[in-house]
Amino acid sequence: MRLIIENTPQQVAQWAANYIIEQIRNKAQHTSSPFVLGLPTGSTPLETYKELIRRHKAGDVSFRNVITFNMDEYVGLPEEHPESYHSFMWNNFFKHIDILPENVNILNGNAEDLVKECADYEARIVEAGGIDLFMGGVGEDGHIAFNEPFSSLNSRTRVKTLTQDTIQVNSRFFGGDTNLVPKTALTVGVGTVLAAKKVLILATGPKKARAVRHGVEGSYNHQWTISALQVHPNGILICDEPAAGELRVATYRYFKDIEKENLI
Ligand SMILES: N[C@@H]1[C@@H](O)[C@H](O)[C@@H](COP(=O)(O)O)O[C@@H]1O
Repeated sequence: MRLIIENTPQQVAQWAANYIIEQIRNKAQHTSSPFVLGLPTGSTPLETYKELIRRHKAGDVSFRNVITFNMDEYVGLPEEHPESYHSFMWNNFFKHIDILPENVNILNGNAEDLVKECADYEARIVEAGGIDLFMGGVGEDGHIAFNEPFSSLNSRTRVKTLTQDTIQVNSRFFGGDTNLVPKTALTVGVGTVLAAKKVLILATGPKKARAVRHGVEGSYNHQWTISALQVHPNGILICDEPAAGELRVATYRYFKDIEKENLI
């Protein structure tokens, strides 16, 4: 695993946006097949989306040949609800870039048959040629997508019951009222994320320090699903200084040193 430690969330966003743009460009040099990009919601990736929008407007990147798959969506929240992940993605990213609407894939948390919706989503990923790069965030309890603690590290897209901790943390988007937060979600599995050719997880702020510590120094363990990144051949965790704050000094120095020359 690579661990990149930047000073600020803005630098994390710049690095992540650069990396994504490089990956899109590299693939375009070799093939006309679309680039398949996995995407998260949450406050952490917002800066990266802003940076990608800025770079798109500056003419540095086009998303016309990009297919996206989002990580997750609440069950039962209308798509047009301001806190649905559909709304989040369109408001914060898609409507500002040149992506084709038919190339956007987001799980339908209102599907009549949720099990079928999840199976179809996995099939659509395969049909698209697999995910080239999955970007993700991490929850305070170490979850990636909505793979709560003790999710199978081989899990695939499915319905997941949210933990009380996650409901509490996410209630900030629902006026602080935990009763308004959906209790279940559809989410890609840990196995779905690991099946991507490359994985990039972003973590910023002191509240993520424990998850980063477990992800980097802890054992490969279903309690901290972020630790699954350890077995991915192309896994990158990028964080800011506060999120690196619980790492051992030796670990911190090791990654700072080894990444010194690595610009991308
Ligand atoms: N399902 C999402 C995750 O994909 C996200 O990584 C996490 C952290 O969000 P934030 O970046 O707002 O801390 O929140 C939610 O639980």
